[in-house]
Amino acid sequence: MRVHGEVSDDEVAAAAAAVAGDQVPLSPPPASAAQLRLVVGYALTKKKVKSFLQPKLLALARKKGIHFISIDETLPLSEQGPFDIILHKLTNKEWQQVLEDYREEHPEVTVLDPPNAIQHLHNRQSMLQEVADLNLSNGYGEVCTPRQLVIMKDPSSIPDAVAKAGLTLPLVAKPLVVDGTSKSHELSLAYVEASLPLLDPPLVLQEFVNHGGILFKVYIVGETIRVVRRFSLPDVNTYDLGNNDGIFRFPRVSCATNNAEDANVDPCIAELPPKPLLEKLGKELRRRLGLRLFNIDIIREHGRKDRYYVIDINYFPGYGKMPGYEHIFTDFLLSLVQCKYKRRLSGS
Ligand SMILES: O=P(O)(O)O[C@H]1[C@H](O)[C@@H](OP(=O)(O)O)[C@H](OP(=O)(O)O)[C@@H](OP(=O)(O)O)[C@H]1O
Ligand SMILES: Nc1ncnc2c1ncn2[C@@H]1O[C@H](COP(=O)(O)OP(=O)(O)O)[C@@H](O)[C@H]1O
Ligand SMILES: [Mg+2]
Ligand SMILES: [Mg+2]
Repeated sequence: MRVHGEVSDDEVAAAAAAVAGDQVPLSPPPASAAQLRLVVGYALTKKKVKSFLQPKLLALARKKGIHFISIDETLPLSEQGPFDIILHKLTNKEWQQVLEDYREEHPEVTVLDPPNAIQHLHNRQSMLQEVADLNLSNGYGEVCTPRQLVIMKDPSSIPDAVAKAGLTLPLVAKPLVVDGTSKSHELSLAYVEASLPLLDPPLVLQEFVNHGGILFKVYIVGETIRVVRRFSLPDVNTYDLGNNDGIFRFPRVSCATNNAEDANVDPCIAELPPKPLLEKLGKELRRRLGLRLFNIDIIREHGRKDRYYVIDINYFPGYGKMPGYEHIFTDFLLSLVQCKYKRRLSGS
């Protein structure tokens, strides 16, 4: 962090060192946002830059002294910046290695988030493991994951594998790996056993859970949580099961254009999950996954007021569609600097 304005050179050096981790005496942090300059380097896809770095975010950030700078992946990271924070969502292996090396060389820079932690979310089996291990159940409800099975190859073996695992149809088939391509979001629904060999491994087969056609997108930004409603797949009934013998392929059903915030839906279905339950879930997953920027797709079993299923977790999701994201995000970035400063003061 570099500081300018009406502060002395000594204060500048001490505040900068406090964030950079240098061993010099500390002065108080910069008194006002006008004196602060926080440099955030970003390495994001073009699509993400467009959806995330909206003018309203950039304008508010600038007012608060936060500057976003594009990282050039073709140049060494150490020759760019210097950065206080790096935001990134690129999936290639080379980039992950570059960042890991950079983290070792520059522990003073906050990398959001560590590539090895993000890696857990690139596989639809490992992404839900922490939720399953958590066994969250309290007075506000129960959070589980749908029963699921991984199929690596040989589609003809699927009916047997499904029977052995005791999974109940219909099943949602999801590509095992989530790598940012649209193919990894091509999901399908299989209603009958005979259709299973038509699927294309490697995939995860997950029991479909009736949930009244509404999904909750729970956004996590550090300690802040926001929830929005999106439309989802409708419930499957016994008639559907007897009258669909193929594979029903479906596109991104719960994308931003399927906003259900103001929809006229049965209040029992639309009611948001209890805040304390989401707070506990968010806090535990933040710790267990080692991530600060992600979202959780949750559905509530239709007819079971307090049973929730986590079906998907996404790293650095579409924050641009989260109401008030510019305030939440800028406050979060500033809080990271405050945390570092406090840690230096307390010597921990
Ligand atoms: O896997 P699901 O549950 O679909 O979550 C997706 C991904 O996070 C997308 O990001 P990415 O493409 O980087 O994976 C994001 O798009 P953006 O790139 O627009 O942020 C979508 O935002 P919505 O369009 O708000 O749903 C979000 O819903
Ligand atoms: N187990 C399930 N039961 C019911 N609906 C599901 C289930 N899994 C996924 N869906 C539906 O499919 C959509 C996409 O699935 P998801 O796992 O979130 O994949 P993606 O990463 O492509 O968003 C969800 O938003 C939801 O509408
Ligand atoms: Mg999803
Ligand atoms: Mg996803």
